[in-house]
Amino acid sequence: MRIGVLVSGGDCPGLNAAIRGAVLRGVDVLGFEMIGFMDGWRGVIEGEWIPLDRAAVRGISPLGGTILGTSRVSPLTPEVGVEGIRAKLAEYGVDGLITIGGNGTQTVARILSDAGIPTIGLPKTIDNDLAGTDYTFGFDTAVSIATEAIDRLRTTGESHRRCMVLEVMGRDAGWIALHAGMAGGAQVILLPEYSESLDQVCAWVESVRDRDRAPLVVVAEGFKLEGMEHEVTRAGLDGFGRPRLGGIGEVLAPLIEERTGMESRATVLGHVQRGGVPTAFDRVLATRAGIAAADAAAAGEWGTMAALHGTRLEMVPLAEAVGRLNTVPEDRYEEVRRLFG
Ligand SMILES: Nc1ncnc2c1ncn2[C@@H]1O[C@H](COP(=O)(O)OP(=O)(O)O)[C@@H](O)[C@H]1O
Ligand SMILES: O=P(O)(O)OC[C@H]1O[C@](O)(COP(=O)(O)O)[C@@H](O)[C@@H]1O
Ligand SMILES: [Mg+2]
Repeated sequence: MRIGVLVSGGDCPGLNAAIRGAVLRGVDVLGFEMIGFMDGWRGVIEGEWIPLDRAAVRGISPLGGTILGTSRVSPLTPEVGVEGIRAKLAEYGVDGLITIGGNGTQTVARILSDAGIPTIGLPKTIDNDLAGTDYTFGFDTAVSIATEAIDRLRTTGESHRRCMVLEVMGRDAGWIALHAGMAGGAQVILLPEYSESLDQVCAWVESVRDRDRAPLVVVAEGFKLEGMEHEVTRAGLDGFGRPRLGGIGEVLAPLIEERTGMESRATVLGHVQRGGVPTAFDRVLATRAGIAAADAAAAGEWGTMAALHGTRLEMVPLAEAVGRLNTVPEDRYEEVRRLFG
């Protein structure tokens, strides 16, 4: 059986470990021939791939990024579409696809699978916004990096008695902000899922200041203050034509300073939280997800995605994974919100 692998959407730490897990299991144990398409769907459309065997994946688990590259190129365009992909895969002799990606990628995987193209999903994203699985690899590393940033901002913030605002990623789901904020003991954590008023944010900041501490505010890029119609965006669109989010930290800090009189500074963590060496947790999760995806291909379990349930890797229907977003539930927000200020 000839299996194609691709990565689509934003990169994240652990992608190489996942590719290695799928290839070692697929080629050495299950007897597949495997190829890796370059830069996601671009490689499928333009016929650019590399052979994937034991030598191709040697020593790559600790490496960030992806040896296959990634992109936000969509195959579902009028020029290509489902039939175009079907024809390309037939041309390359590919019997099945393993698509490594987040909610967007698995949405495409589901459409292809529903159209009869044998596809298996392998979930990744730092945002942890994919349903059907407890965690995606990449998330743990991003949280560790954001937590270290909070620890560092604290010492400089305390020295100057400033309010420090840290902006982290999270387009629709605030998991990185929630977990890093909790780990770092942030006094305010602002998520895309739950608006707050500027009055409330400033009241929390003032209560921290009144205790003689320097407030630390963590804000996810997708957060909106009450009354804001849209998220704060940067110039330009992403590869899929969506507005690029980012900048809420730089909006908030001056507003806090103006209202509270407390000197404030904003830091945007940005792509630092997607780069570099994956944590051991992410390497293990990614490797196991890769193995599970290869096993599912061998078993003909097309249309499913490798999911973490507790400590077990199980296959779930792609429909379950993309039917909704995994956002922060109200009880998880309330749990920390009671401690703000
Ligand atoms: N509903 C959709 N229809 C067509 N293509 C889509 C759709 N959703 C996502 N895609 C394609 O899949 C890519 C990956 O999705 P994206 O959200 O960018 O990353 P991720 O897979 O990490 O969530 C998008 O950039 C786009 O090209
Ligand atoms: O600047 P880029 O690479 O387009 O990506 C920014 C987006 O990608 C992410 O890091 C990850 O999102 P995906 O998992 O959907 O690719 C988001 O948190 C962020 O909004
Ligand atoms: Mg996404």
